[in-house]
Amino acid sequence: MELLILPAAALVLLMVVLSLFIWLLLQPHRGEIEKIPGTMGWPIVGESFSFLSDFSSPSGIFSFMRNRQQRYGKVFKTSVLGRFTVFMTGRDAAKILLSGKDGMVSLNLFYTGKQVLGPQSLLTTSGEEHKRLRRLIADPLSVDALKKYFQFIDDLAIRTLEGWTGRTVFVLEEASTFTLKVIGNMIMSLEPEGTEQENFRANFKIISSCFASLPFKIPGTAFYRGLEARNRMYAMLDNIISRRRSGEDIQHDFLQTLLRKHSRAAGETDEDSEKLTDSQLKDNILTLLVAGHDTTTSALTWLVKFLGENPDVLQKLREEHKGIQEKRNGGMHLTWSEVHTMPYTNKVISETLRRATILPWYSRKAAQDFNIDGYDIKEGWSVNLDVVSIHHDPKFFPNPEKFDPSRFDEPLKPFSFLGFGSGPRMCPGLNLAKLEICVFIHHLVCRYKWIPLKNDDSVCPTLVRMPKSKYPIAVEAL
Ligand code: HEM
Repeated sequence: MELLILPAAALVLLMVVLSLFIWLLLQPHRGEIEKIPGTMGWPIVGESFSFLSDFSSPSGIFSFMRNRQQRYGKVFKTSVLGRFTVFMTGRDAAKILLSGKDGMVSLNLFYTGKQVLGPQSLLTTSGEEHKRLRRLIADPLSVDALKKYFQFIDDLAIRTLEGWTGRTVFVLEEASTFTLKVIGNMIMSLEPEGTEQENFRANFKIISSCFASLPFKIPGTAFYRGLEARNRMYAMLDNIISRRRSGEDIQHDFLQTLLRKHSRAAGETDEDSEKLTDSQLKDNILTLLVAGHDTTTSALTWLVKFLGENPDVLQKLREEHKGIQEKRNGGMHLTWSEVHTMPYTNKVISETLRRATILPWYSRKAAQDFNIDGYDIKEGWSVNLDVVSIHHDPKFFPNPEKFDPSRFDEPLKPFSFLGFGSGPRMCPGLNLAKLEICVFIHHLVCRYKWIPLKNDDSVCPTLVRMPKSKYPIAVEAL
């Protein structure tokens, strides 16, 4: 999801148009806006420049938030990237925004994201329709249902790592290839190599990088290319779906499960059925790919980085995995039951998600007027939960910059840790993400050692936080 590679002139033009539009839109609420502390920055550009420069610094968006929270408190207004928005932080705000009680908020996606994911995506629907879609995809993503993909993930992790030996690798690139192959196989049994995989990967990359592009549907723009890639991806899915329906190709994957559950009886129409239509199916397959790929890639990369920087944690983690290996009767393959005996690994994953805060804020739109910390928020306003500050609150995480998995020894206070979110929009892919990471880390720490080749803490200016250096390492067998 590249955010910033935008032609400067077009960006300025868009900001002017958006600012005028927002200015007109906000006129009826001038009074309420005035009462929210903070500044709207410069005319047109607002506070975009300091937001963008902080965004790609090592501490990321945290310094932007901390500066303003020190000046204005937990709730403040700003105008960034052509959007008037209210940032808020703290457990109370998290509870209100994430539990979405009484339909108080809905998800706030960029226009381009909405167009690319489609009108039936989990991310573009809300209320009852959103609940229904969640129910329908929950089963195939449950721990039990994931068991059938375990062997593939295990084999792929072993093969990927064997290719690392004696080489310099960019962890981010390798993690990206690994997670895309896993999700492609899980959803539609894509083979990890070959033309179909390559086309899938190429289209996915174009889609994923057009998310925050300018919303111009003109040939040559990133948005236009993204929509074209989406059409190619949907054509590929149509082809697979028709092969499955004709019985020419039967698999045991996510798509097959949904096709079986949602096939229509003769004469049953879309209107009188509770079942998923083909466009709902395709929009949500694309949604899972988009929501699951960059996040898991980033988590795996940060985890390897944090292990490299914290030898004591690496040693303890290695002991857990060597212990599992020793109890096994030979062979390098993990077993399904062993994956559920990794308590320390789970704490390392949680601490990685806390420390890196891969999605730095969760974006919502007020669906009705409400009050938070004494401030009136009006229907239609963009409200963002600053999660980085919640994850770095010294009251709940003393010495917050330290990477310390033992913080998760005891249960935490509700809404103090939000690595996978909370409430009705909580991540439905968390079991898959954890499975991929546990398997990969098992083989990595049992069989390899590595040294980092670059001491660069800067972060990509993308919606999902990733190390800019892609984290190059030199790898050797243990
Ligand atoms: C370590 C990896 C992952 C992290 C850190 C992560 C994190 C999150 C978070 C924080 C949210 C909620 C955002 C909000 O409230 O605004 C979310 C939602 C979501 N995630 Fe994940 N995720 C990960 C992996 C995955 C995977 C593997 C999948 C799919 C297979 C996935 C699919 C989704 C979807 C579809 C949503 C939207 C849910 C909805 O709106 O109802 N995620 N994720």
